[in-house]
Amino acid sequence: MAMFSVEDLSVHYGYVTALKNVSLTAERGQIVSIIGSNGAGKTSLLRTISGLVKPVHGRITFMDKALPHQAHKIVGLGIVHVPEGRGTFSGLTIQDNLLVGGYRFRGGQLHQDLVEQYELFPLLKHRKTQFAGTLSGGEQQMLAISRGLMSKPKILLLDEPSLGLAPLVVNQVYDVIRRIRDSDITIILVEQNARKALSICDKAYVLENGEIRATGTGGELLSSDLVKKAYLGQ
Ligand SMILES: Nc1ncnc2c1ncn2[C@@H]1O[C@H](COP(=O)(O)OP(=O)(O)OP(=O)(O)O)[C@@H](O)[C@H]1O
Repeated sequence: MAMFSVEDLSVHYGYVTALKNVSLTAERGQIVSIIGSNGAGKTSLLRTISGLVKPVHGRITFMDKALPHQAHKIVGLGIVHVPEGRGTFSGLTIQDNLLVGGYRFRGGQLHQDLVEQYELFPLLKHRKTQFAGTLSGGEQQMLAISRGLMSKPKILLLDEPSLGLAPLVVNQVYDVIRRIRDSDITIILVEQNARKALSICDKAYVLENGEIRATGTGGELLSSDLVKKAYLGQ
Protein backbone atom coordinates (compact mmCIF):
# COMPACT_ATOMS: atom_id res chain seq x y z
CA MET A 1 0.00 0.00 0.00
CA ALA A 2 1.23 3.50 -0.81
CA MET A 3 2.46 5.69 2.05
CA PHE A 4 -0.10 8.32 1.08
CA SER A 5 -3.16 7.88 -1.08
CA VAL A 6 -6.21 9.78 -2.21
CA GLU A 7 -9.00 7.58 -3.53
CA ASP A 8 -12.07 8.61 -5.45
CA LEU A 9 -12.18 12.10 -3.94
CA SER A 10 -14.95 14.50 -4.94
CA VAL A 11 -15.46 18.06 -3.74
CA HIS A 12 -18.40 20.35 -4.47
CA TYR A 13 -18.95 24.00 -3.62
CA GLY A 14 -22.74 24.25 -3.87
CA TYR A 15 -23.43 23.37 -7.50
CA VAL A 16 -19.79 23.77 -8.58
CA THR A 17 -17.83 20.54 -8.88
CA ALA A 18 -14.22 21.29 -7.96
CA LEU A 19 -12.92 17.68 -7.86
CA LYS A 20 -14.42 14.56 -9.39
CA ASN A 21 -13.24 11.06 -8.42
CA VAL A 22 -9.62 12.06 -7.98
CA SER A 23 -7.15 9.33 -7.02
CA LEU A 24 -3.40 9.61 -6.53
CA THR A 25 -0.58 8.11 -4.51
CA ALA A 26 2.76 9.27 -3.11
CA GLU A 27 5.65 7.42 -1.53
CA ARG A 28 8.20 8.53 1.03
CA GLY A 29 10.77 10.98 -0.35
CA GLN A 30 8.98 11.46 -3.65
CA ILE A 31 8.05 14.68 -5.36
CA VAL A 32 4.58 14.28 -6.85
CA SER A 33 3.49 17.16 -9.07
CA ILE A 34 -0.07 18.14 -9.86
CA ILE A 35 -0.25 20.40 -12.89
CA GLY A 36 -3.29 22.15 -14.29
CA SER A 37 -4.52 25.53 -15.38
CA ASN A 38 -6.46 28.14 -13.40
CA GLY A 39 -9.51 26.68 -11.73
CA ALA A 40 -8.58 23.05 -12.46
CA GLY A 41 -9.04 22.18 -8.78
CA LYS A 42 -5.43 22.11 -7.60
CA THR A 43 -5.93 24.32 -4.55
CA SER A 44 -9.13 22.47 -3.66
CA LEU A 45 -7.20 19.21 -3.67
CA LEU A 46 -4.57 20.52 -1.24
CA ARG A 47 -7.19 22.17 0.98
CA THR A 48 -9.11 18.90 1.15
CA ILE A 49 -5.99 16.92 2.08
CA SER A 50 -5.29 19.51 4.82
CA GLY A 51 -8.77 19.14 6.26
CA LEU A 52 -9.88 22.67 5.33
CA VAL A 53 -12.48 21.49 2.81
CA LYS A 54 -14.80 18.56 3.40
CA PRO A 55 -15.17 16.16 0.45
CA VAL A 56 -18.55 14.76 -0.59
CA HIS A 57 -16.90 11.38 -0.86
CA GLY A 58 -13.52 9.74 -1.07
CA ARG A 59 -10.83 8.47 1.22
CA ILE A 60 -7.43 9.86 2.13
CA THR A 61 -5.00 7.41 3.72
CA PHE A 62 -1.63 8.11 5.32
CA MET A 63 0.56 5.30 6.65
CA ASP A 64 -2.31 2.79 6.54
CA LYS A 65 -4.78 5.00 8.42
CA ALA A 66 -7.64 7.17 7.20
CA LEU A 67 -6.88 10.87 7.80
CA PRO A 68 -8.88 12.52 10.57
CA HIS A 69 -11.18 15.37 9.54
CA GLN A 70 -9.65 18.08 11.73
CA ALA A 71 -6.93 20.27 10.25
CA HIS A 72 -4.83 20.51 13.46
CA LYS A 73 -4.77 16.72 13.78
CA ILE A 74 -3.60 16.41 10.19
CA VAL A 75 -0.73 18.82 10.92
CA GLY A 76 0.02 16.74 14.00
CA LEU A 77 0.40 13.66 11.79
CA GLY A 78 2.97 15.53 9.70
CA ILE A 79 0.99 16.77 6.70
CA VAL A 80 1.79 20.46 6.35
CA HIS A 81 0.36 22.91 3.80
CA VAL A 82 2.24 25.92 2.42
CA PRO A 83 -0.63 27.85 0.84
CA GLU A 84 -0.77 29.77 -2.40
CA GLY A 85 0.01 33.41 -1.67
CA ARG A 86 2.43 32.16 1.00
CA GLY A 87 0.37 33.16 4.04
CA THR A 88 3.24 34.68 5.98
CA PHE A 89 2.39 37.18 8.72
CA SER A 90 3.64 40.48 7.35
CA GLY A 91 3.52 42.26 10.73
CA LEU A 92 5.62 39.61 12.47
CA THR A 93 9.39 39.24 12.23
CA ILE A 94 10.90 36.38 10.30
CA GLN A 95 11.83 34.63 13.52
CA ASP A 96 8.31 34.98 14.93
CA ASN A 97 6.84 33.60 11.69
CA LEU A 98 9.09 30.56 12.12
CA LEU A 99 8.10 30.20 15.77
CA VAL A 100 4.43 30.15 14.72
CA GLY A 101 5.30 27.22 12.44
CA GLY A 102 6.93 25.43 15.37
CA TYR A 103 4.06 26.08 17.78
CA ARG A 104 3.79 22.39 18.69
CA PHE A 105 7.35 22.24 19.99
CA ARG A 106 9.10 23.84 22.97
CA GLY A 107 12.45 24.74 24.51
CA GLY A 108 15.66 23.19 23.23
CA GLN A 109 13.88 21.35 20.44
CA LEU A 110 12.40 24.57 19.09
CA HIS A 111 15.77 26.31 19.28
CA GLN A 112 17.44 23.43 17.42
CA ASP A 113 14.75 23.54 14.73
CA LEU A 114 15.36 27.28 14.24
CA VAL A 115 19.10 26.65 13.89
CA GLU A 116 18.39 24.03 11.21
CA GLN A 117 16.13 26.37 9.29
CA TYR A 118 18.72 29.13 9.40
CA GLU A 119 21.27 26.66 7.99
CA LEU A 120 18.93 25.78 5.13
CA PHE A 121 17.95 29.41 4.54
CA PRO A 122 20.88 31.70 5.47
CA LEU A 123 19.03 34.70 4.06
CA LEU A 124 16.37 34.27 6.76
CA LYS A 125 19.02 34.16 9.46
CA HIS A 126 20.50 37.46 8.37
CA ARG A 127 17.07 39.06 8.49
CA LYS A 128 15.48 37.33 11.44
CA THR A 129 14.42 40.56 13.17
CA GLN A 130 13.01 42.08 9.98
CA PHE A 131 9.23 42.15 9.39
CA ALA A 132 8.10 39.52 6.90
CA GLY A 133 6.14 42.16 4.98
CA THR A 134 9.40 43.81 3.93
CA LEU A 135 10.72 40.68 2.17
CA SER A 136 10.73 40.22 -1.61
CA GLY A 137 8.34 37.67 -3.14
CA GLY A 138 11.03 35.01 -3.39
CA GLU A 139 12.16 35.59 0.18
CA GLN A 140 8.56 35.34 1.39
CA GLN A 141 8.21 32.04 -0.45
CA MET A 142 11.36 30.76 1.28
CA LEU A 143 9.96 31.93 4.62
CA ALA A 144 6.63 30.19 3.95
CA ILE A 145 8.42 26.92 3.14
CA SER A 146 10.71 27.29 6.13
CA ARG A 147 7.75 27.94 8.42
CA GLY A 148 6.14 24.75 7.05
CA LEU A 149 9.33 22.81 7.82
CA MET A 150 9.20 24.05 11.43
CA SER A 151 6.13 21.81 11.82
CA LYS A 152 8.35 18.79 10.99
CA PRO A 153 6.38 17.51 8.03
CA LYS A 154 6.48 14.02 6.61
CA ILE A 155 4.50 15.39 3.67
CA LEU A 156 4.78 19.00 2.52
CA LEU A 157 1.97 20.35 0.34
CA LEU A 158 3.25 23.24 -1.79
CA ASP A 159 0.71 25.40 -3.65
CA GLU A 160 2.21 27.30 -6.60
CA PRO A 161 5.60 28.08 -5.05
CA SER A 162 6.81 29.67 -8.32
CA LEU A 163 3.85 32.03 -8.73
CA GLY A 164 4.88 35.60 -9.48
CA LEU A 165 8.62 34.96 -9.14
CA ALA A 166 11.38 35.81 -11.63
CA PRO A 167 12.96 32.75 -13.35
CA LEU A 168 16.18 33.00 -11.36
CA VAL A 169 14.25 33.07 -8.09
CA VAL A 170 12.06 30.17 -9.24
CA ASN A 171 15.28 28.17 -9.71
CA GLN A 172 16.35 28.99 -6.16
CA VAL A 173 13.00 27.86 -4.78
CA TYR A 174 13.23 24.63 -6.78
CA ASP A 175 16.75 23.99 -5.47
CA VAL A 176 15.32 24.20 -1.97
CA ILE A 177 12.48 21.81 -2.90
CA ARG A 178 15.09 19.28 -4.11
CA ARG A 179 17.04 19.58 -0.88
CA ILE A 180 13.88 19.01 1.14
CA ARG A 181 13.12 15.89 -0.89
CA ASP A 182 16.66 14.67 -0.27
CA SER A 183 15.93 14.81 3.45
CA ASP A 184 13.23 12.16 2.85
CA ILE A 185 10.20 14.42 3.06
CA THR A 186 7.45 13.73 0.52
CA ILE A 187 6.39 16.77 -1.48
CA ILE A 188 3.08 17.25 -3.25
CA LEU A 189 3.71 20.13 -5.58
CA VAL A 190 0.85 21.99 -7.23
CA GLU A 191 1.87 24.21 -10.13
CA GLN A 192 0.68 26.05 -13.22
CA ASN A 193 4.36 26.14 -14.21
CA ALA A 194 4.19 22.71 -15.85
CA ARG A 195 7.71 22.68 -17.27
CA LYS A 196 9.30 23.28 -13.87
CA ALA A 197 7.03 20.97 -11.93
CA LEU A 198 7.51 18.10 -14.42
CA SER A 199 11.25 18.53 -14.55
CA ILE A 200 11.66 18.01 -10.80
CA CYS A 201 9.11 15.30 -9.98
CA ASP A 202 9.16 11.53 -9.67
CA LYS A 203 5.55 11.32 -10.77
CA ALA A 204 2.89 13.75 -11.94
CA TYR A 205 -0.80 14.09 -12.52
CA VAL A 206 -2.58 16.41 -14.95
CA LEU A 207 -5.74 17.86 -13.42
CA GLU A 208 -8.37 19.33 -15.77
CA ASN A 209 -11.82 20.52 -14.68
CA GLY A 210 -11.47 18.63 -11.42
CA GLU A 211 -10.51 15.30 -13.00
CA ILE A 212 -7.19 13.51 -13.48
CA ARG A 213 -6.59 13.48 -17.25
CA ALA A 214 -3.13 11.89 -17.36
CA THR A 215 -0.41 10.53 -15.12
CA GLY A 216 3.17 9.37 -15.58
CA THR A 217 6.74 10.24 -14.73
CA GLY A 218 7.77 13.84 -15.31
CA GLY A 219 9.70 12.76 -18.42
CA GLU A 220 6.74 10.85 -19.85
CA LEU A 221 4.40 13.80 -19.42
CA LEU A 222 6.93 16.31 -20.77
CA SER A 223 6.95 14.36 -24.02
CA SER A 224 3.21 13.63 -24.16
CA ASP A 225 1.17 15.41 -26.82
CA LEU A 226 -1.53 16.45 -24.33
CA VAL A 227 0.97 18.21 -22.07
CA LYS A 228 3.01 19.70 -24.90
CA LYS A 229 -0.04 21.27 -26.50
CA ALA A 230 -2.00 22.38 -23.46
CA TYR A 231 0.72 23.22 -20.94
CA LEU A 232 4.00 23.81 -22.71
CA GLY A 233 2.72 25.86 -25.65
CA GLN A 234 4.35 23.57 -28.23
N1 LIG B 1 -14.92 28.63 -1.94
C1 LIG B 1 -15.39 28.38 -3.17
N2 LIG B 1 -16.69 28.53 -3.48
C2 LIG B 1 -17.16 28.26 -4.72
N3 LIG B 1 -16.40 27.83 -5.74
C3 LIG B 1 -15.07 27.68 -5.49
C4 LIG B 1 -14.50 27.95 -4.21
N4 LIG B 1 -13.16 27.71 -4.29
C5 LIG B 1 -12.93 27.30 -5.56
N5 LIG B 1 -14.07 27.28 -6.29
C6 LIG B 1 -14.22 26.83 -7.68
O1 LIG B 1 -13.75 25.49 -7.74
C7 LIG B 1 -13.00 25.27 -8.92
C8 LIG B 1 -11.58 24.81 -8.58
O2 LIG B 1 -10.88 25.89 -7.93
P1 LIG B 1 -9.40 25.75 -7.35
O3 LIG B 1 -9.06 27.03 -6.67
O4 LIG B 1 -9.30 24.51 -6.57
O5 LIG B 1 -8.56 25.60 -8.69
P2 LIG B 1 -7.01 25.82 -8.92
O6 LIG B 1 -6.61 24.79 -9.93
O7 LIG B 1 -6.28 25.82 -7.65
O8 LIG B 1 -6.95 27.24 -9.57
P3 LIG B 1 -5.98 28.45 -9.21
O9 LIG B 1 -4.66 28.08 -9.74
O10 LIG B 1 -6.63 29.59 -9.92
O11 LIG B 1 -6.03 28.59 -7.71
C9 LIG B 1 -13.06 26.57 -9.69
O12 LIG B 1 -14.13 26.48 -10.60
C10 LIG B 1 -13.34 27.60 -8.62
O13 LIG B 1 -14.01 28.71 -9.16
